[in-house]
Amino acid sequence: MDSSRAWLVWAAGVVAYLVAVTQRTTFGVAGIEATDRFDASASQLSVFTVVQLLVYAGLQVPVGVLVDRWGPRILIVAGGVLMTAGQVQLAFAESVGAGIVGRLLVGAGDATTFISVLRLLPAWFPFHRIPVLTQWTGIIGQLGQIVSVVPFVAVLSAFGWQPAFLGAASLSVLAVVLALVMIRDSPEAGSGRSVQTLRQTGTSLAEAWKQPGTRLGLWTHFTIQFPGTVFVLMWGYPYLVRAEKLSDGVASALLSLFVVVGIACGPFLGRYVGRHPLRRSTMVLAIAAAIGLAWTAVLLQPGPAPLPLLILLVTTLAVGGPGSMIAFDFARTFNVASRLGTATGIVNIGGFLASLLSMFVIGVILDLLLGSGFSGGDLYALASFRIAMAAQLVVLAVGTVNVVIIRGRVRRRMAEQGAPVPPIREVIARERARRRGRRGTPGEAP
Ligand SMILES: N[C@@H](Cc1c[nH]cn1)C(=O)NCC(=O)O
Repeated sequence: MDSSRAWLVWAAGVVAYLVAVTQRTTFGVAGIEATDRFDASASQLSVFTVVQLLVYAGLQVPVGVLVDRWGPRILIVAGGVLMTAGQVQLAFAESVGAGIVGRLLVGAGDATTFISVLRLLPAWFPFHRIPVLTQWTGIIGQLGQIVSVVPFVAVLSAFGWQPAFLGAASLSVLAVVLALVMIRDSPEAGSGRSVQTLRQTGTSLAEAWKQPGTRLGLWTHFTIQFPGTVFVLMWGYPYLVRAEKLSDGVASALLSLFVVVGIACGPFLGRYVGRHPLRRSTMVLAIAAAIGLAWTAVLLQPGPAPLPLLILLVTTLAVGGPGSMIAFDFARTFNVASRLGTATGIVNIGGFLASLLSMFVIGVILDLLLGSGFSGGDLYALASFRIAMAAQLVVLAVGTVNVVIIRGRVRRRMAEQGAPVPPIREVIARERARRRGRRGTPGEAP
C-alpha cells in the first residue's frame, strides 16, 4: 500500500506532530513575558518546563498501550484537544499554579502525538519506505520550533500574551480537524488496533519490555537524544553567551546551525538504516563517540573554545536528533505490530529522562559551585560551566555501556534464532570481493 491516500494520512499526522512541537516550545520563547506576567523567579519558571517534560515522559507507556488498543487517530485527536485546552488555560492564567496546569495539559497532549504518528507508518507504507519516512516525520516536526521562534514570538511582541497563546491554541484546533477528516488508522477498516483485555495489555507490555530490541531502542534514545535537547532547550544559550563569551548573534547562528544540520542528516540516516539494518547500533555508537569526543575537546580547552571547535560540537549534537530516530526503528523491527505503540512509548522515555536528569544535574552543579565561592559570584563562569557540562559525559557513558550490553543480547538472540550478525570485517571483505568480481565481469547486471 503506497497510495495518495497514504500520503494524505501521513501529511495530517506530520502536521499534528509539528503543531505539538510548536505547543511544546512556545513557553520557552516567552520566558521574559512569563517572568513579568507571573511575577516568578527563574527557578519557578523552570518548574513549568520540568512539569511539562515529566508529564510527557510519564505518559509514554500508558499512551503507547492506548495507541495499540484504540488506534492512533483517536489519540492524535485527543492530544490536540488537550493541547488546545492547555494553551487556552495558559493564555488566561495569572498565577504560577494556573500556568503550570496549562503546561501540564500541553505535556499530556504532546505525549500522545509522536507515538501515534509513527504507528501510522507501518499500517500505510511498505516496509522499505519506513526508515526514511520516520526520519522525515522527525525532521518536519522539528520545524514546529521555528513556528514558535518566528510567528509566535512576532505575535507575542506585537499583541501580547493572550493573543499569542490563543493563536497557538488555534493551530491545535486546525490539527484536530485535519486529523478527524484525513486520518484513518489503516487502509483496512477496523484494523490498526487490537481489542485486548487488561490482562492481555499487561502481557503485551511485559513482552515489549522483555524484548531486548525494545531496550536497545530505549538506551539508544537515552544516549544520543539528550545532549542536543539539553543544549537547545536549556543550557546551550547561556553557556555560549556567558561562558564562551560569544555574541548573541553568533550564539543564535550556532543554534540555527543545529536545526539545519539535523534536517540535512535525517534523510542520510534514514537511507543508511534502510540499507544496513544490521549496522544500526554501530551508527548509534559512532554518534555517541562523536558527541563524547566533541564535548571532551571543548571542555579541555584552557580558556574559551575556538569557534571552529564550537561549530564541530553543535554539529555533532545536532546529528544526535535524527540519530535517535534509529531507536524507533529498533522498536518497530523487534516487535509485532499489535504492541508497536507500547514499544515505541517505552523507547521514547529514554531521551526525555536523560534530558531531564542532565538539565537538573547541570543546574545543581552550577548552584553548588556558586554557593561554594568557586564561581567568583558569576553563576555562569566558564570554569563552573566546564565542570557542570562534564556531568553529561557520565550520562553519555552510562547510556553507551547499556547500548553495548543490550546489543550483545540482541545479537545472541538473533544467532539463536538462526540469523547471526556477521562480523563487520567479514562484511567488508565480502563487499570488496563482490566489487572486484563485478569489475572483472563487464556486461553483468548491476
Ligand atoms: N528524536 C526526536 C525527534 C527528532 C528528530 N530529529 C530531531 N529530533 C524525538 O525523539 N522525538 C519525540 C518527540 O515527541 O518529539
